[in-house]
Order: sequence, then C-alpha cells, then structure tokens
Amino acid sequence: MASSAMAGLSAEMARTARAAAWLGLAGALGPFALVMLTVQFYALVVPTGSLSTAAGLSAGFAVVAVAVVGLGQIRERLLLAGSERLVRRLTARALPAATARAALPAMATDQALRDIETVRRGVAGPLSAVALDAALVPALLALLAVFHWAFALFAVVAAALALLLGLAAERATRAALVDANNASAQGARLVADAARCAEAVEAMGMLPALVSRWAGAMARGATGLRRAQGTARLAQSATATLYGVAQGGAITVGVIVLAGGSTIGYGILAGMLLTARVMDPFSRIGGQFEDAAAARAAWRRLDLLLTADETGPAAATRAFPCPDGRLLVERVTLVFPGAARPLLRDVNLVMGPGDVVALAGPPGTGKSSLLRVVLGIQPCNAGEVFLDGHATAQWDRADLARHMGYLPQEPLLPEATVAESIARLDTAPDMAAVIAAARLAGAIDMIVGLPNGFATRIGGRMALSMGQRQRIALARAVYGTPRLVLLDEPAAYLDAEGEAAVMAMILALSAAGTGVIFTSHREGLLRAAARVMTLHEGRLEDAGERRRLLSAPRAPRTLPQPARRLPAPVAA
Ligand SMILES: Nc1ncnc2c1ncn2[C@@H]1O[C@H](COP(=O)(O)OP(=O)(O)OP(=O)(O)O)[C@@H](O)[C@H]1O
Repeated sequence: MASSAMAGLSAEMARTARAAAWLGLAGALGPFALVMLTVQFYALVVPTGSLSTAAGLSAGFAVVAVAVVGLGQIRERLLLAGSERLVRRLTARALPAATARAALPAMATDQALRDIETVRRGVAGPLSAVALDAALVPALLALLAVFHWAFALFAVVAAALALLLGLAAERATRAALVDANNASAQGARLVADAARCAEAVEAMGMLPALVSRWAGAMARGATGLRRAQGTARLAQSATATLYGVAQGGAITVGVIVLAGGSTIGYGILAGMLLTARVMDPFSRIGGQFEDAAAARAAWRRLDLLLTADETGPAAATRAFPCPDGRLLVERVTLVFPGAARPLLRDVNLVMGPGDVVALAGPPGTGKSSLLRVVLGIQPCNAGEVFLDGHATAQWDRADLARHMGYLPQEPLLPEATVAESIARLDTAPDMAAVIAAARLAGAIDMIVGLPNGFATRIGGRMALSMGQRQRIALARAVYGTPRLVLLDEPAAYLDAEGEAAVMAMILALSAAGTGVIFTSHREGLLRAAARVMTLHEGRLEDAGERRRLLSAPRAPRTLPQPARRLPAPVAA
C-alpha cells in the first residue's frame, strides 16, 4: 500500500488508469461492432440491393472505424500525459530528498532518477497497456455470457493456455537473450580494456590473445541471438496456431450450445472476436512480469525516500545567521547499517573562525564520512553538529550551503560553463566573485588558458583532466566567501605547484577568518594545519604526538598505543 508520501500520486494514477480502461473497453468493442455491421450488410443489403440501407451501414462503418482509432489515440495520449505528470512530480520531490539525505548524494540521485524512469516505463509502456487490457477481461466475459456461459468458460480456458504459452516462450527467449547480451557485453569490455591498456597490450604482445577472446565472445553472442530469434519465431507460430484453434473452438461451442437458436450467427461472431480479445493480454503478459517487479520495487524505493523525507530528522526548516562559522561537533557517533563497529565514536571537535584542522591517517578510517556529517549530508546516529550555536540538522539546507564550501574526493563537475560550475550552477554568476574564487584556488591561469576561458563549457567534447577539474571544484568550494570550508583530499590530482597553491589558499582562508577542515595523505600539505588529527577506531585524536614519533630520527620500533580517551577540544 502506498504511504502518505505517495498516496496523492497513487490516487492520481488510479484516476488516469480508470479513464484509460473505459476508453480501452470502448476500443475493444469497436471491432465487434464492425463485424456486426458487416453481418447486417450481408443480411439486409445483399438480398435487397437497398442503396439507402447500404449508405446508412457505410456511415455506421466510418463512424465506428474513426471512433476505434480515435479512442486508441486518446488512450495512448492520456497514459503518456499521466506518466509525464507523474515523472515531473516525482522528480521534483525525489531529487531534493535524495540529495539532502544521502551519504553519497550523486549515487542516491542517480538511483532516484533510474527509479523514476523505471516507473515511467511501467506507466507509459507495454506493461500498463497489458494491465489495462487485462482489467477489461471481466467485462468481455460478461458480454460473452450474454450469448451463452459456455462461450465465457471457453474464453477463460483459451486465455489460460495463452498465458502458459506466453510464459514458456518468454522464459526460453529471455534465457537465450541473456546469454547473448552477456557475451556481447564481455566482447565490449574486452575492446574497452584493450583501448585503456593499449600500451601494455602492444608492449607485451597480448593483442592476438585478446582478439581471439573477443572473437569467441562475439560468436557466443551471435549464437545466443540466433537461438533467441528462433525461439521467438517458434513462440509466434505457436501463438498464432493457438489463436486459430481458439477461433475454431468458439465456432464449435456456438454450434453446440446455440444450435437452432436465432442468435447463433451473432453468438459465433461474438465468441470468435471476444475470445481473441480475452486471450490477448494473457499472451503478452509473460514478458511483463520482470518489468512489473522492477516498477514495483522502484515505486517502493521512491516511497521510502519520500516518506523518510517527510518524517525523518533531516527535515531541516530554518535559516540562521552565521557571522563567524564557529563549529562544534558534539559526541557524534556514526554506524553504517550492517557494520560491526561504529565508524565514528563520540567524536568531538571545536573550531573557531580561521582555525585549520587536518584529518590524516589510514584509508577507510572515516575521514570523508566525518566531513559529510559536518556538512549535514550524512545523518549520524548520535550527537550533533552546531554552526555558530545552531544545530545544522535544523538548518535549511540551501541556507546552510551558502555558509559552507565542500570539495568532494572525486571532483566530478556537472555539464555547465566553468563560471557556472564555480558559481554552484548559478546561470547568471557574479563574475567578480567567480574570478576571486578562481584566483584564491590558484585556478585562474588554467581557466584563462581554456578555449573560451570562464565561458568554456565542461562536458561533451570538452574533457578536462582530473587536475583541471579539481582546481575548478576548489574554486567552487570557496565561492561566495563561505564561513567553513571542507576539503576532501584537495591535492589528490595536483602536482607540487598545485599543492603549494592549495596550501596558499588554506592559509588565505584562515587569515580571512574562514575555518578549514581538510583530509590529506600528503605530508607537505599537513603543514597548512594548526592541528593535525586522526581517527583511530572511530575516535578523533590529536595526531601531533604520533606524527612527532613517526618523524623522529630514531623512532621506536613499536609505536605506543593511542590514548583511549576523548580528545581535548581544539582550541578556538
Ligand atoms: N554510505 C555508506 N554506507 C556504508 N559504508 C560506508 C558508507 N560510506 C562510507 N562507508 C564505509 O566507511 C568506511 C570509511 O569510509 P571513508 O570514505 O569515510 O574513509 P576515509 O578515511 O575517508 O578513507 P580514504 O582515506 O580512503 O578516503 C569505508 O569502509 C567505507 O566503505
């Protein structure tokens, strides 16, 4: 059942489906009316030669034919418009929810978009057409029963056989197609690997082996495809035969049950036409089960996302002033679902304006996760984060984002101009602020050297190196004078000169009163921080002592164990 988050959308979809089903019923009866008119033609016009009757029946023909086509078109448009409305409303709600709540917003929004597309395909694609046609079956059976219940019973049996045949055909075809797709995908991967490792492939004479593997994969793909096509053809013939047998069966039923009756002609026609209509959705349903399951699962995921957005603790609502950017991280604990131990355990941190803290230490200890908690994009299990005395969890996200800058570890940039990218996708960026940010991030020379400078569009044919992306992402992080800047491996893709620029940027931010927390594995960059900290078994510790021992000329062979107590707060 849909939760309150999706109840409105479900009700709207149900209304669209009902309207489409009525249109479908009218459309289904159209061919029946056409055959009835043909019978009338033979019964009334052929023996009498009456032109006026012929004209009347022809007009009737035209009206019914136009109505059948028109109703089909209207139904299709109705479903299409319904699916577009649904997608618009789902996107407007699910995307902000995914970005605001998820630890990895890019992955969450990607998933949400894929789920919306799956739902859209379910609503506008063959799945809904099959479902709506299946919904008409009781009405068609009732109509058959008007002539004789045996017609309805026969149609049910024929539909069951069509369903079994459809399922068997679908299973056989899908298995062959999966084999074929897997083999083709393996071939494509081999080509991509060869292109990526071209130098190694050539240098070590691996090309012949690679080509023979690729040829093997392609041959398997072609065989699978042929098998799938053969099975599909066989299934098509079997279905056509079943329809033929069903038509014959309907005539036989008519002859047996209506023998001698005046309605035998109409009964047999209705039996033939409506039995085929009843069978139709069942013969097509086989291929739709997987799509239906996928659409249901996607709908449930979106429902959970929106419900959590309505009820969850991340429903931040207020804007607060942020004059100094004083940060207080208080007893933050973070445990990822399924993890044996907390990643962050009672983490405390205090920072005043202009303080610089570096997070060092081994990979996987939770540095990036701590940055995400401070940013408010990763909810924690316990504890709180305050900025200038206000809990960030209660802070309106858009307003909070104005006071914060963030450089994620992967500096991926959406398609936009360089200026828009730096200005956080503002389409009318404040160029003075953009240039100031680029200058501060040491990115200005690189940007000016691009084909169109700040107007260069990133993405498409303009593929920037990771280093260039990182410089632009750094400028984006410091755009608009944020009070607190969080940088995840800011020099990961930069050379020594770039590292020096990052160091200068951190010092300049600090001098201007902006707090900075950054993670880094680069020993040189750590010097930019007044305080270097590490996460050890989830606890945030001052790394000063540890680092002093590591860099001492005669370091002891075994390092002392870190203190198991709460770290002293960082001096404001
Ligand atoms: N959303 C998540 N769900 C589950 N586990 C996660 C999630 N995010 C991170 N982790 C896990 O938490 C651990 C710490 O990840 P994190 O990226 O915070 O470490 P890190 O110290 O920044 O590592 P690195 O130095 O390599 O960047 C990793 O084992 C990671 O797999």
